[in-house]
Amino acid sequence: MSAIELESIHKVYQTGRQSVHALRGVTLRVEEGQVYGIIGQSGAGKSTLLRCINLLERPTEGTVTVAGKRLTDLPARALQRERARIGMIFQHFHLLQSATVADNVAFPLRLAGVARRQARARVGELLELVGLGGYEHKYPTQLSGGQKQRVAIARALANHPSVLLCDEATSALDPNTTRAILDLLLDIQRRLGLTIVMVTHEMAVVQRVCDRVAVMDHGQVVEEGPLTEVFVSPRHEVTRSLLEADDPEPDQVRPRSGGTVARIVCAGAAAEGPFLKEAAAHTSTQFTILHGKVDSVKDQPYARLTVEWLGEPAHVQGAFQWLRERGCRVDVRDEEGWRDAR
Ligand SMILES: Nc1ncnc2c1ncn2[C@@H]1O[C@H](COP(=O)(O)OP(=O)(O)OP(=O)(O)O)[C@@H](O)[C@H]1O
Repeated sequence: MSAIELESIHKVYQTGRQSVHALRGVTLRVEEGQVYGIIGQSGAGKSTLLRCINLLERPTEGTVTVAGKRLTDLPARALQRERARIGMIFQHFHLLQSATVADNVAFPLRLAGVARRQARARVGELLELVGLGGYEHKYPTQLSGGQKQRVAIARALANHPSVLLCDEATSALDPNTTRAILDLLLDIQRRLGLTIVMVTHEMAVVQRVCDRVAVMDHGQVVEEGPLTEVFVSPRHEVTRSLLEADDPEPDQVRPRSGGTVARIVCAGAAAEGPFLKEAAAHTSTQFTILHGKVDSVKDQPYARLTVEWLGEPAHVQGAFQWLRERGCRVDVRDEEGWRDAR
């Protein structure tokens, strides 16, 4: 049983005489314990899709099943009960400004009818979990953005959800705080066995934490797959441009010695060790790195490098072939842009 199953979801917003077809037949499965990313340009329908998972937005058509329960078929009371098992956090935290940290976290517990003393103990536990032990009596205005999001996370986890939905949860935070919040989410996910679905427009966020990713464009999922696959071999133009935007190539990246400019992308075992050097040594060629980065996708090494490759044309092709056989993607740049060089 998948944690979340969305089947042929359509959403049409009606505003006056105008209608916006925000989702156009989205079918998606998220497995239990996965961190699942939904990415896409602004207006692609990401937030709408996320809000359809807990029926904050009701789909115009299609079915939503969470933890085996078909939410779109449930009557209001039963739906409310199931919704309490789906936590959600937002870009701007949505905390009650006039309530203390403890009261903010206790809010969903009160709604669920949890006794006061039990709620107090649970709030203490949750604040410890998010690293805010001792902050019970502070007010949101006394907290930094990262601390506010920690309070929102504690509140979202209050009723032991099996699913946590994150809507641009780090978009209002600086890069260091973003990393800290993402690490906290990963830690919580591993400890509690949560399923997390996160919407973001930042590739760096997806890259750090997601296992799988769906790319949206104009209300449809245009690409879906394991993170490393999507990062190494993006199939759709939108995915390619999101990756490009995340790591723009400076204009001055030009061949300096008349060689072939190639982009080499790989992840996992293919990205370990001195693989460029080995490719060159095996083919009696040479290379210069013009631009790029070596880091990781989730826990896997990842490299995306623009190089200039030098040598006899047949030998250069041999080097690219050697890299492909190792599992790298190799694109060559000519006047028209990047193309698969095979
Ligand atoms: N409540 C609403 N009423 C009318 N139209 C809406 C509503 N919410 C979203 N839309 C429209 O639906 C489309 C998808 O919006 P959505 O917010 O889901 O996209 P998104 O990918 O999350 O974009 P962003 O990253 O900018 O938030 C857009 O055209 C948007 O204007």
